[in-house]
Amino acid sequence: MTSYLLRGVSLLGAAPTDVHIVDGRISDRSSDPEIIDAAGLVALPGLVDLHTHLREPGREDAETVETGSRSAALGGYTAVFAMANTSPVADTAGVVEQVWRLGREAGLVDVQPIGAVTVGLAGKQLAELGAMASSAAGVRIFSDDGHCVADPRLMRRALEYVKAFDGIIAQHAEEPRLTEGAQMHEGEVSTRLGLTGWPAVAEEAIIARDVLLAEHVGSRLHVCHVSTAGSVEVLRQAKARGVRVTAEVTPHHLLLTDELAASYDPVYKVNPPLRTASDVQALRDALVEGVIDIVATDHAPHAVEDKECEWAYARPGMVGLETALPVVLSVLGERWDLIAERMSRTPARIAGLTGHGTDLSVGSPANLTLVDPSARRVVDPAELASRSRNTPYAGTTLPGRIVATFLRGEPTVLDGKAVK
Ligand SMILES: NC(=O)N[C@@H](CC(=O)O)C(=O)O
Ligand SMILES: [Zn+2]
Ligand SMILES: [Zn+2]
Repeated sequence: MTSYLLRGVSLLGAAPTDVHIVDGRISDRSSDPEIIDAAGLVALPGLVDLHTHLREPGREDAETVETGSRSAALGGYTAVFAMANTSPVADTAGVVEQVWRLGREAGLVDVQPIGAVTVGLAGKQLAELGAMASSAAGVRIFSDDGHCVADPRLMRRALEYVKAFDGIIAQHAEEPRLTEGAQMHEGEVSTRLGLTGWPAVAEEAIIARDVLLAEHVGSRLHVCHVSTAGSVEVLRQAKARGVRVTAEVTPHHLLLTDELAASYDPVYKVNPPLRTASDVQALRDALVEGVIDIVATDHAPHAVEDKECEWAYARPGMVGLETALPVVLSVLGERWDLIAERMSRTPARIAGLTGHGTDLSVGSPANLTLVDPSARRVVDPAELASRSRNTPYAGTTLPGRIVATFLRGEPTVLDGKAVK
């Protein structure tokens, strides 16, 4: 294995120092290393994404495990959790092992499959959670993301089932009866545009129900893509009572608002929908405070024909892996320790993922990323490594450039380019 010397790197914004990487770990010395000029660069622990859609198997035209892994590495990630809404659905040991193996073969980030809660995401019958947990993929997080586990009895049983192995149910909180036909956030803008609304209460009602179920069962709940100020209040109260609940917010819900729907450009169509400016402010405050634990991308690549069509027919979702850190930097500023906490350490801890989200101290696994905070870049969809182009930031200038990423001491990105 090649050794590396990161010369003049700043660990989480601290004074410049030299960091050595030897045999996959951070070291205080090395012999004959490859020297990387890291002056002006900030080192963060490799980012961990608890919510990624990789689309393989089934929609390899939109993304594959390999292209999604490359996109992740370029975004500074060293581990991603792949959602189960593939085709076939990741609801058996066979499918989660396939995704896990494809991730290993790509070798760009650690790909950890999330298992479906219900067979075929149909919300009728529990999937083989135990078989997925004991498979080679070692699944600990289960989610029907894309769909809500709406049946409270099934949700309760799922929470009970995963408690045995300290698993987590990650809920896509959307009361389906309240969002029938919904196209965007229900509010002033939807009224003006004449589009059917997705009311905030459809999310908040499910979160309120699920924190009560998790409390009753004593089990772990994770709330996907929290998008409203009301959801933050429900979470705040549940956490104050000691409920074992964690929550994520996406970069786009931290930056964008429902006003963008006025363009009728489906690139802004996403679930849950973009909300109002006051929701955005509440989400930012909750993230700083810790009521929302982490940032997760909900990277949702879609083929051109599923996005470049009429708003009503477009699939919801945005790509996000390559812009997540720049967006968070623009929202939080250079609060490196907070960024490391919300994008690396806490997601790794929630998932029980060892070797990621660790301190950048001697002896730690060399999973890290180097960022140039002074760079500003205009997002060009054509330059994305993702197979899909549905970024809402085309033409937007964002701060920060991911210069290098290391996975267990081997570079996956150097000079801002993927190494394979
Ligand atoms: N976020 C989205 O709008 N879409 C996701 C599903 C989801 O995260 O709910 C997708 O799979 O495309
Ligand atoms: Zn979802
Ligand atoms: Zn999702």
